[in-house]
Amino acid sequence: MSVAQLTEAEAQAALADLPEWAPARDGTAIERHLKFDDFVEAFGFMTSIAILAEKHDHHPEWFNVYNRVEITLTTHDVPGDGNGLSQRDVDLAKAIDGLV
Ligand SMILES: C[C@H](O)[C@H](O)[C@H]1CNC2=NC(N)=NC(=O)C2=N1
Repeated sequence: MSVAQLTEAEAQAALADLPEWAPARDGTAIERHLKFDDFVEAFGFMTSIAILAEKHDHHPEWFNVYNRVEITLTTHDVPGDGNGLSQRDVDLAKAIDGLV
């Protein structure tokens, strides 16, 4: 099912409320980079996100090396061919922030 893409103004307002997140991919995504003490901490965090993602029915793109986790949130269910930023990304970002 298709999900509304945020307008540029909505995206800016949402980002102002998410200081740990930066716009990415021409405004169609947001990303946050985190560093942990070690791999176990990083992977534990990713496991918690996996549970959140299932609850939200919204899933991150991410990159992990040892203690580093880079998360990209974007929505592929927006109208049209590409990806875009939606309220689902904002909600998942806030939920992820709540874990740290
Ligand atoms: C069918 C299911 O609801 C959708 O495919 C969900 C699943 N997880 C998702 N995750 C992300 N990042 N974007 C989506 O559009 C999306 N859609």
